[in-house]
Amino acid sequence: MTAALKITGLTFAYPDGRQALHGVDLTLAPGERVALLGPNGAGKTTLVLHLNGILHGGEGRVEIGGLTVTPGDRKAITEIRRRVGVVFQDPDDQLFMPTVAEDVAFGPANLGVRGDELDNRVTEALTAVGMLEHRDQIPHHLSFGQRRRVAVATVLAMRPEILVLDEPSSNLDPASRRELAEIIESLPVTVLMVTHDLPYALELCPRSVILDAGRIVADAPTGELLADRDLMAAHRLELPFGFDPATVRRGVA
Ligand SMILES: Nc1ncnc2c1ncn2[C@@H]1O[C@H](COP(=O)(O)OP(=O)(O)OP(=O)(O)O)[C@@H](O)[C@H]1O
Repeated sequence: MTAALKITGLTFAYPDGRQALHGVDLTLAPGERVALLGPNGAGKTTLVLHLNGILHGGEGRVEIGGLTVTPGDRKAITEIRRRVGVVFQDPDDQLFMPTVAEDVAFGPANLGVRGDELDNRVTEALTAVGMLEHRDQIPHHLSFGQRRRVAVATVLAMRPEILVLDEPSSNLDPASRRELAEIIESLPVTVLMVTHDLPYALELCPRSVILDAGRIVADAPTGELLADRDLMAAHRLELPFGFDPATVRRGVA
């Protein structure tokens, strides 16, 4: 089976010489949900920005569904950006049109989707995130949690194969956090979730990877990783006070 994502030997230094990734290997099977954990400055964002070719120029290779991310090849990059949907931490980075529906239509319209097909995509994506009734509203009049859902919809409308979520639970109240978890679980896509919210990783991602100082230092079932206190402490990962991964059932965290 072709991997949804295959990263091989990815090494990258910023122009100022800071080495952010050192030979990262990571493979995700189609439909897997994997959490990318790690302390501040570990290289998580740097890794994510390689998945759709925003950052490049180092060594190694990134393949999405068997297609290599080749920054110089416009056609390949357009297809890669259709396949990889990145939801950034701040929804306001992704919402800039006068209405919710126009924001969601923006990406597919750019790919040449028109008419009924475009309307269907907008309806489908807004329904998936429970925001259809807000389609004619001004995005900036929505709450933060609603804006995050719309940001997810803008990416879903592209019908991505991989959804990359950067800190999806940040700034959400408990109900919005749970509702977003239900939405993510219901999506038939491969998910890579960057998060510092370890209970959320446990709830949503059967597998987690720890990145530290640009290297993958652990890759295992999330429950096992979170229960390994020495490993967690070594990589500055702290569970909330009183949280015991061994006693938490999925969906109850
Ligand atoms: N534009 C840049 N120029 C130079 N160095 C950078 C740049 N962006 C990030 N870095 C450095 O690269 C390393 C990895 O940073 P990155 O943002 O990928 O980490 P992160 O794991 O996403 O951290 P956080 O959890 O704080 O978001 C850090 O040492 C950071 O200082």
